[in-house]
Amino acid sequence: MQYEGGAKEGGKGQSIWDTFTHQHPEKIADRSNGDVAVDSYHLYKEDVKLMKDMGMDAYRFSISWTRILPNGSLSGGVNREGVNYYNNLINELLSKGVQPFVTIFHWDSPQVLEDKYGGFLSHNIVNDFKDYAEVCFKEFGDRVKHWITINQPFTFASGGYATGTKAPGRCSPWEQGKCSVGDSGTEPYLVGHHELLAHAETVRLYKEKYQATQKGKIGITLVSHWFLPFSSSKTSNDAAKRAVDFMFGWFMDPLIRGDYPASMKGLVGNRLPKFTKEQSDLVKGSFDFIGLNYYTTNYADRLPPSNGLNTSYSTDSQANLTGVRNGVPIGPRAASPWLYIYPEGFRELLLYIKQYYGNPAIYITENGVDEANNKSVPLQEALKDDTRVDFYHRHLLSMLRAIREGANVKGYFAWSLLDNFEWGNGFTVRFGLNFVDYNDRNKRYPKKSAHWFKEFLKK
Ligand SMILES: OC[C@@H]1[C@@H](O)[C@H](O)[C@@H](O)c2nnnn21
Repeated sequence: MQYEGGAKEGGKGQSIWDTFTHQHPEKIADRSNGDVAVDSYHLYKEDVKLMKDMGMDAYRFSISWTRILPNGSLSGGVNREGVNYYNNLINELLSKGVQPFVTIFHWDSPQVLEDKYGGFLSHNIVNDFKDYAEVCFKEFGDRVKHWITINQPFTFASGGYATGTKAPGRCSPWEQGKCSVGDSGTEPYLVGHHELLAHAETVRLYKEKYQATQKGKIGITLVSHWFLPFSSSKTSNDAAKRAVDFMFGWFMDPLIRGDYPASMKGLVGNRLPKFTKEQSDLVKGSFDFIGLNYYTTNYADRLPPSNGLNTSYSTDSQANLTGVRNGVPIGPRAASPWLYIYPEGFRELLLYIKQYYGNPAIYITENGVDEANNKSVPLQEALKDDTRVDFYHRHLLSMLRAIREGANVKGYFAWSLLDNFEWGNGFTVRFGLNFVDYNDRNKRYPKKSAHWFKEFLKK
C-alpha cells in the first residue's frame, strides 16, 4: 500500500485502504492515496539496486492480500498476475543477495470481506486469513524464510476502530475520526482478538504443514512506544505501566502467557473478549521471533476514569500520554506530531521485554524518523538529512547497549528505504533513506543517511 501502487493493475482487488482513501480524502492530510504510491510495482528492480548499493542484506516488504486473492477468499480465485509480481520481486532480491522478510498483512484487507462480514470484526476472518497465508507459503515459501503474519495489530485495531483515523475508519462519533459507524469501546478489542486468532491459526498451519520442509521462521510484528512517568509519583509510575500494557502487552501477554494483561482485564472488563482454553493454548508461544517497531517515547500520567461516559480504548488505560512535560519536549520533534526523538527509550523497551517477557528472539522490523515534505526546499538541500543520520547513529548505539546487556536482538530494519505513502499523513512527510521525487516519475535519490548506512554497514 505504501510503496507498490498499481492499485488497479495486474488483477489486484480493492482493499479497505483503497476504499478509505477514495471515500474519505479529507482523512488524508494532502487528500492523496496509494493508487501509485512510489510505484514499486514498476520500479522494484531499481529499489533492489538501491538496497544492494547500500550494502543491505535483507528487505522487509508486505504482500497485498487483494493482489493475491482479489475477492478476499480462496474460493474467489488466486490472481496469477499477483503471484508473478511477488515472484519477480523475491527472485530479484535473491539474485542480489538480499533476503526477503515478508509481512503477510500490513492493514490492507479485502473490501469484499469487509462488505461480506465486517472483515476483522468477524471471526470469519480467521479462516480467510489462514487460506490467504497458505497461498503465500505455497507460492513463495521455497524462497521466503522469514514470515511476519501481521504488522502492528495494535495500530490496525486502534487506528481503524478506536480513533477511526485509519481504514476502515470506524469509531464512536466523539473520537478524532468523527466516524458515522463504530464503537470505540468494544470494536478495537474484538478486532485485536481476531487478529491474534488469525495469527495463531496461521502459525499453527505453517508449523504443521510447511516448516519441516521449507525451514523458515514465522512471527508477528508489534509496535510499542516506551513510557516514562510524568512525575516520580506512584500514580505516574502506575500510569506508565498501564500505558505499555495497553499498547504492547495487549498482544505480547497473550503471545507469551496466553491471556490479556491483568490491567486490561481489570479496566476493560466484559468489553474485552475472553480466550477459551483452546484459544489460549493456540496463541501462547505462537512465534519463532517477535518483530518490534520502535519510534518514540512518551511521558505517562494518570487520566481520571471516564466513568462510562464516552467509553473508548483511547481512555480505558487511564493514562494521559504526551511528548512534552511542562513545556519541555522529551526530545526533538520530527515531522509526524507523535514522533519525539528519544533513543534511550529504545534500550529501555528492549530491556523491559527481556525482563518481563522471557527475552524472546527479536528482529527490529521498523525504526526511523521523518521530515516534512517541503516543496520549496531544493533537491540538493532535501538530501541533507542530518537529523536522520543522527537518529540512526543514536538508536543503533542504544540498541547495541541493550544487546550488550543481554537483549536477544537478531536483526534490524530501518523504516524506510524510500519516502512513501504515510497513511493519514499522505505524502506530507518523508521517512526514506532515499528521496522520492513525486513530481518527476518517482525518481529515487539517496539522501545523506543512505550514504551513512553504506559506510556503517562496511564496518
Ligand atoms: O509511521 C511510520 C511507520 C508506518 O509507515 C508503517 O506502515 C507502520 O508499520 C508504522 N508503525 N509505526 N510507525 N510506522
